[in-house]
Amino acid sequence: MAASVARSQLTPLSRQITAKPSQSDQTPKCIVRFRPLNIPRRFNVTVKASINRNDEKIGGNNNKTAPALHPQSILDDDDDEEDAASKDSLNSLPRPLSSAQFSNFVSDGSRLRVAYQGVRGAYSESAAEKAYPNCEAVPCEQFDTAFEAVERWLVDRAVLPIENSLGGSIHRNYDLLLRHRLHIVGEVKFAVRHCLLANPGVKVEDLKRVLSHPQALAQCENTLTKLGLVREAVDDTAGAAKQLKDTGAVASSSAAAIYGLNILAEDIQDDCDNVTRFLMLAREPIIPGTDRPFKTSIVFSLEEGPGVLFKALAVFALRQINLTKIESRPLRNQPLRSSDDNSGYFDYLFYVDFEASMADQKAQNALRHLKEFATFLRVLGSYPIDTTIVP
Ligand SMILES: O=C(O)C(=O)C[C@]1(C(=O)O)C=C[C@@H](O)C=C1
Repeated sequence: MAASVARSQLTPLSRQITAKPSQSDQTPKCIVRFRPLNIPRRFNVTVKASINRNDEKIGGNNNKTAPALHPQSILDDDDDEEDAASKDSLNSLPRPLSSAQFSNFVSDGSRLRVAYQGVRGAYSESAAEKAYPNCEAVPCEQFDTAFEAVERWLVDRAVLPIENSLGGSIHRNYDLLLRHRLHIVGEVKFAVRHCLLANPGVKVEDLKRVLSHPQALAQCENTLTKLGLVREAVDDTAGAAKQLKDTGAVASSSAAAIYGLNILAEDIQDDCDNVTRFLMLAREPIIPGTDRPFKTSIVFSLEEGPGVLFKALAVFALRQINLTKIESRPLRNQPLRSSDDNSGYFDYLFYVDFEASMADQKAQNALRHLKEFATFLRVLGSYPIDTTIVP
């Protein structure tokens, strides 16, 4: 059955579809074989500089889909021939998946495939590897692409940022959680340490503009203001590093190593406690437990009226359930609800995370209570709390 669903969703060039139990899921998985392979499986990448900080992690991790970087492949700055070779190697890095390429995507299915947004060296890639060690991290152009890739069985999971301790919520992903039918099966917290990167030979004083993901730019507001740099937003931090010319980029030290850039300044985020929380998303929910601390994420909407939100939140307070996050987003398909006096008001969705498992009776009671007056309620997932933060 799963095979026929996928068959109708995919338009392969040549296809052979079989349903077999996946290693990761107990549900059947489609193995689809296509003609062109646009995500190369092994690479030899050469880099020019600044590899020292990450040699071990990048060079030593042969589990990556993307290139293994070898310290001995560091090139001499002035060698043009080697420069060209370096560029060729960078061209062979996996290109992020776009929806248009879905029909060409191929994987041998031997490892758990985890979609993330961005290109190699993005923080999201590291978060995916923290969430699923030894996974095959699959770069995707946009957040939507990652959601779709899971829904279409092209990957097994997605790991996407949802909030950052300095920059706040990643609203796009809140909206996509509702639009798609994926389940939150876990979370990972990742300490984000930004560097200011530039091409070899470029000094801080030479820089006028700096590129990065809007969240990353927001997280480094103070430093960038002090340096008087004009900010330019791009899709992801590593993407900024990859396309650098005469600008600077705010990105990770891994991105510096991958794209042969110099690190001009380290730890430029406004606060050393800069943590991004990522959600682990899957097609199926996990069975909530009570063996360890769990968190549950829900989304609901309410009738208009005095004190309705207060009443909604009271269902948790009454049962001593701690809330860890509340976010409101406009209800997009009916943003304005007209009232009798024609004044009209905005309609909102409320996203709430609370510290309890859905296996816990008091969480079930709280939601039963909330349902009595919520106009809409969906449980997005009940999953173990990540109590570790890795740099
Ligand atoms: O651009 C990246 O490297 C990302 O992984 C994206 C992202 C985000 O969307 O918040 C993730 C972590 C950091 O907070 C900055 C950017």
